[in-house]
Amino acid sequence: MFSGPTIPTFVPLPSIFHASKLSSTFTHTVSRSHRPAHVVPPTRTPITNAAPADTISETLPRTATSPPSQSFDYVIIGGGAAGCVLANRLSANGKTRVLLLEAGPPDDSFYLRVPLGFPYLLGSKHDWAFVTEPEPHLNGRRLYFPRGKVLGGSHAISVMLYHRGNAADYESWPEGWHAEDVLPYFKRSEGQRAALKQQSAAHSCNGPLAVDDLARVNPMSSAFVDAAVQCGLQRNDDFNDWERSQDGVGIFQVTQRDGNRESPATAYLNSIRARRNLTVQTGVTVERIIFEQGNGVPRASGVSYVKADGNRATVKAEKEVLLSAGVYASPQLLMLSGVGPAEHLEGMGIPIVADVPAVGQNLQDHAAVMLSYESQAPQLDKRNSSVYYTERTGKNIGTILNYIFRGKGPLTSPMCEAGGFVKSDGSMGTCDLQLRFIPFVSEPDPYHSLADFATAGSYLKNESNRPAGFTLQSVAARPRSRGWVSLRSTDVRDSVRIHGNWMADTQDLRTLVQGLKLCREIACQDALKEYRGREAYPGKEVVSDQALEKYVLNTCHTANAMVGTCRMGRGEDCAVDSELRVRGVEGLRVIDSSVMPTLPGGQSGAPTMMIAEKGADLVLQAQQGVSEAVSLSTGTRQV
Ligand SMILES: Cc1cc2nc3c(=O)[nH]c(=O)nc-3n(C[C@H](O)[C@H](O)[C@H](O)COP(=O)(O)OP(=O)(O)OC[C@H]3O[C@@H](n4cnc5c(N)ncnc54)[C@H](O)[C@@H]3O)c2cc1C
Repeated sequence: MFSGPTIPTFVPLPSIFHASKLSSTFTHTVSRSHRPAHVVPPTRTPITNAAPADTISETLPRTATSPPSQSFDYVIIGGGAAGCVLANRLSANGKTRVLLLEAGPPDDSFYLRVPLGFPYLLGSKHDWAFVTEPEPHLNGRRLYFPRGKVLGGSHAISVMLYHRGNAADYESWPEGWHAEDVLPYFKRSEGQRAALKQQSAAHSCNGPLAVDDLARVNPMSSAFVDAAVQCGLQRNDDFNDWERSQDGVGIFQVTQRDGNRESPATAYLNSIRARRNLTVQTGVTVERIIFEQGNGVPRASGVSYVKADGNRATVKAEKEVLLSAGVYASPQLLMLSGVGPAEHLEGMGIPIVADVPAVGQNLQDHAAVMLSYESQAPQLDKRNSSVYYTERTGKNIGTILNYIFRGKGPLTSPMCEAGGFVKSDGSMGTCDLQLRFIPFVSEPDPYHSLADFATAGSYLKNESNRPAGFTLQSVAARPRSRGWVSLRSTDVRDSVRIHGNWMADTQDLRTLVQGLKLCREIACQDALKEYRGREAYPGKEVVSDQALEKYVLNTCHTANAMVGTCRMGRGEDCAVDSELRVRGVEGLRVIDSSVMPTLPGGQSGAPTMMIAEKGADLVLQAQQGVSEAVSLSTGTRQV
């Protein structure tokens, strides 16, 4: 982070796409396995970038925690999608003292900028690389769940698709979070750069988050859209306009600025480096929220964290602690601090601060499954494959210069460029299926192979074996299965136990089977004929519902939209109220993707930033009066 220009630093050509740049392992523990050498960028007062958490010693000394050396008005835990938004909005008056604590390093890697660098981030030092417990409905498979460990969070390693879901998604959310309430916050965040969409009332060009059309569309992605239309689906050129149906297929918009990845850190932090009242500290792992006994109700008064040298420190929050550590670490930190299901905490020997049974429950994610075709001349015909550009043209000087100086060309591709939303059954009210088109042949479970790639360097690097072709991915866009997380130990470095519980609701399985059938129909249309050879996965012999179900259970993987583990709303099944305040305590809110009661149909990054935009207003309104809230229409502070 704070590495300066948006255009990435030039990297010696041969090393740009070299898999050996990755760290060597993929593990479910927090920091023990990633210990890359890390360069701490120059700092500017008052922003301090400590050495990375990755360097926390394996034998972390259990030093006594010193009394709080510093105090701030707000302490934000986690510099991800939500944390970056909060840091910006809460420090906007130049006076309120805000501290942002992030476990990962600054976002200064080239791979974080170049969109086609995405696969190189998986399994790298920027990925927590979580693994689930054996999944009971998936033949005991353990799934790999990537999550960002870097300033900008998971969105800094994302596929960059810009989705809001549709208006109906928010009707089941609590009062104050319905479509008409949240749309202004989506727009406050959005800096729309595509001329046509700038003219639409659904969009705004004033927000910090750059959203744009793709700088280049792969001809195969366009052919997919044509094929889907030939199959009877309608064309949709704006999935985020709630005045229209979400149904249909088209080219996705992305969070990019001039062909570079736009992350929450580049969008919300780069422009406010000069603010002296904001301190951003990377490489520090928060391990506890500290509570004081207030008027009979425990009050969050600060946090304890582990520094790179293994020593602990505490910091005081005069007004509130804001927990934005994401879908796994937010419930983990609540539980480690004594807020969670009493029985579970007692079992772990953790003193109970508040019995909140909902903490860790309600985990949701987009399950996905692949249908792949090799091209007719698999080894020769690599004209349009992303793999081709990554393997060959990605090392080509012309392509690299085109990207660096013009923000154009294949290196700007997020890999998944086109797709759509479909009802797998006409009787459904909203689309249960998201389609995605990927211009190369993917393995059935790419996340399994990407993890292999991270450890063995065997994926995109392997140019001789990977044939050209294309893949259609079906995603359960509004999944019904619910999982949960629980503590593995009382050490923050041990990730939570993740029970995805995928396919617990058989409707999700039906959706994905229908998705495979529809994808096959689309793939067989004339528009894709030029590119279509043999069906590589699941294979043309896999036809019956039973065989397709088996394929889904054996190969489904994440589409990276985990949410819900600190559900907001009323009642026992919610961890925070509709103002995002944690039940049973004071001075503590959760503001991130974990508060979503249900997963909007589409990716979860933009909804998370919307939540943080609104969350910032809730914080300011509660503590400083409405006049301090940021104007919805302009994004500027009213005084
Ligand atoms: C591979 C991948 C692809 C994705 N693709 C898309 C996409 O195309 N479009 C889209 O909209 N969304 C996408 N997403 C999802 C999106 O990025 C997330 O929904 C969003 O980032 C969630 O925001 P968050 O603030 O809740 O958590 P995060 O962004 O994950 O941020 C949490 C932060 O907290 C830090 N942290 C954790 N524990 C601690 C601790 N103890 N102390 C200090 N800091 C801590 C983490 O390092 C992290 O930086 C993708 C995600 C992934 C992983």
